[in-house]
Amino acid sequence: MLTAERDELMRIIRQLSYEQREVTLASGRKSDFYFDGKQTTLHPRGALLVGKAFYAALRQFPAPVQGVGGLTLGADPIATATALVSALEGQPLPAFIIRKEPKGHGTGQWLEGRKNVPPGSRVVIVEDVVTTGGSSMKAIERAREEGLEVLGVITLVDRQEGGAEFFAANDMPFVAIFTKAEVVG
Ligand SMILES: O=P(O)(O)OC[C@H]1O[C@H](OP(=O)(O)OP(=O)(O)O)[C@H](O)[C@@H]1O
Ligand SMILES: O=C(O)c1cc(=O)[nH]c(=O)[nH]1
Repeated sequence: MLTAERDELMRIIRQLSYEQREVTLASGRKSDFYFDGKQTTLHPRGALLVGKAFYAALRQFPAPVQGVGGLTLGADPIATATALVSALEGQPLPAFIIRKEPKGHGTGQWLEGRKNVPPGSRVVIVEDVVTTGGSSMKAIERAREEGLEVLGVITLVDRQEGGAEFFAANDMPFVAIFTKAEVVG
């Protein structure tokens, strides 16, 4: 990914995703700011640049990487964008989605895109935002229960609130495309 593209992606995150307001986070913590990752990952240029950034970051994991996915909903557009860029680059890599609960009818499954990532596939978990790392760990555990080998986690933004330390303590390789400090200081 070019430096100019990385800079453009950072500007999109700053302009569209960063909000200063009182919020309750997934972990139950309170915060006075929030990254609405989907504002960036669903933006046309944002989606393309996210796909390029995550595809490039996959090089930091030992080959072969055979799939990319994560916990719905934040991971969905990221996994799709990464798969699309991988196809454009001639190295096609399937995306998958992990549900927060199993589908209540039909297939009843936890993992969507199953046929493209059979048991034994080596996969990377993607996230839009990591705070504590708890949501990513849920995805990791479910992926393992589905027979996947998890190589690590990539997030678009690391809020630098304990997630990196949590992954280190769990021997889980972790890559942040941006830290909160890089985006907003
Ligand atoms: O590192 P953590 O402390 O777990 O927090 C980060 C998680 O919170 C957000 O998801 P959210 O639960 O808001 O769900 P959504 O993607 O369905 O909107 C975000 O997409 C991460 O998955
Ligand atoms: O911790 C969270 O739940 C969280 C923080 C944030 O900035 N953005 C988000 O989508 N989730």
